[in-house]
Amino acid sequence: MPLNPRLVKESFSAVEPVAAKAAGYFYGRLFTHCPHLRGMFPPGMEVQRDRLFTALTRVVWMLDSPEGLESYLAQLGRDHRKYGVSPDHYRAVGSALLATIRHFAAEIWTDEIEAAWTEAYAMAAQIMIDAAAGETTPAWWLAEVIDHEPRTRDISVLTLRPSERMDFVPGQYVTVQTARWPRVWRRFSIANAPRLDGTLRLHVRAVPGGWVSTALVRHTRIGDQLLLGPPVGTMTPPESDRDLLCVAGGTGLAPLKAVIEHVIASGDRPNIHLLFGVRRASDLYDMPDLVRMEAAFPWLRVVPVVSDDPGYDGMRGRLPDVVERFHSWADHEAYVCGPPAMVDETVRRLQLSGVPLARIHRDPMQSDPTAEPHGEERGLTGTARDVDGFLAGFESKT
Ligand SMILES: NC(=O)C1=CN([C@@H]2O[C@H](COP(=O)(O)OP(=O)(O)OC[C@H]3O[C@@H](n4cnc5c(N)ncnc54)[C@H](O)[C@@H]3O)[C@@H](O)[C@H]2O)C=CC1
Repeated sequence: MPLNPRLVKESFSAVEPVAAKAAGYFYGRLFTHCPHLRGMFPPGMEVQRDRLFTALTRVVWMLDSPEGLESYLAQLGRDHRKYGVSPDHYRAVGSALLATIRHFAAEIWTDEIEAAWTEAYAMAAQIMIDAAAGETTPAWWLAEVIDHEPRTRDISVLTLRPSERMDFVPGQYVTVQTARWPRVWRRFSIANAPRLDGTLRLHVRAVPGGWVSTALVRHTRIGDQLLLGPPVGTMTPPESDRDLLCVAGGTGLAPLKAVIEHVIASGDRPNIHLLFGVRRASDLYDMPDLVRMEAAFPWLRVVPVVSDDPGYDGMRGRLPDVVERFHSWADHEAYVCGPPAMVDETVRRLQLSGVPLARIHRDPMQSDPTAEPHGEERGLTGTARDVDGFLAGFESKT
């Protein structure tokens, strides 16, 4: 039977306004019918529930554009290998999903809608299963912490040695799981270009309430093992030889440093401006290394920018304002990474000042809530709801 995106979208619009309830219903149903699957999910389900619905919404609205949908689902399928997902699990999820949509769209439900959802889910699941089966790289890597440098009270730079070779492109990120928080994955960018010894560096800020970031900064020691998911991300080095503007907010510096290292190693000689913005001078956690890079590569200019420290004796201001008043960047290739609001505003200002969007590189995954959170953003983590209470709530309603 052919796909019927219209029926899927129409019925889904009855569920969207009650997305949070529907996600709770879905997981309640899944775990009641298949309790063994609970162990594959993190203890707190808040972030997970948001991600489920955002992913579902994205898939539903992409049903009309098969190419984009296919690459999105294939990436999702490859990434899900690290959770230990098997084809059987897709059946359980499909039946919980159908039950959920049927429950919340009951007033308009018909046999045709049921058939349209069944068809659409089967197609999506098959793309994910095939992509996972066709992938030859490991589903995850074990990595030993070989260095752990506290740089500020909250920020540490970790150096990891994966047990097997991990190929990546500068600017990509990995997901990280610590022994302290099984099944909780968070994204961190790789802060270096590929090295001969295969080691990776991560820049981690311990965010209040951030499980993984706090574990990495405060409770991880040299010799500890971490799990890493496959490297992903599309904010990769430029293909042109234009001059570069890199705008880094806080630990958003990590992937930009990898891109800059790559450009330097390539032997090209573009002028590179790196504006490294932090709130307080004491947050300038990577200056010695950046100054060393600047000294070794005369085409690189590093400009620390401090936003909330009136006593700071250098460039002060908010990054988007400083970017705008500094220079004309119209001929540059621009890279922007950091807190999402800072990235959005900087990208908007750059566009207004004449840099075409095609030459502005940001990581689209950073604003994609279907992916694991990037680092752990201020205000994003919160406390996770206890899953037993959540399941009890579900059972009392059914
Ligand atoms: N650790 C990593 O590997 C990566 C982290 N990130 C993201 O980078 C961010 C880094 O956060 P922090 O180090 O805590 O940075 P922060 O909150 O200390 O801010 C860094 C800079 O961004 C500016 N800024 C913050 N909010 C702004 C806003 N709304 N408008 C304009 N400017 C703003 C600040 O003034 C400062 O100059 C997080 O959102 C994280 O998810 C992104 C990629 C990689």
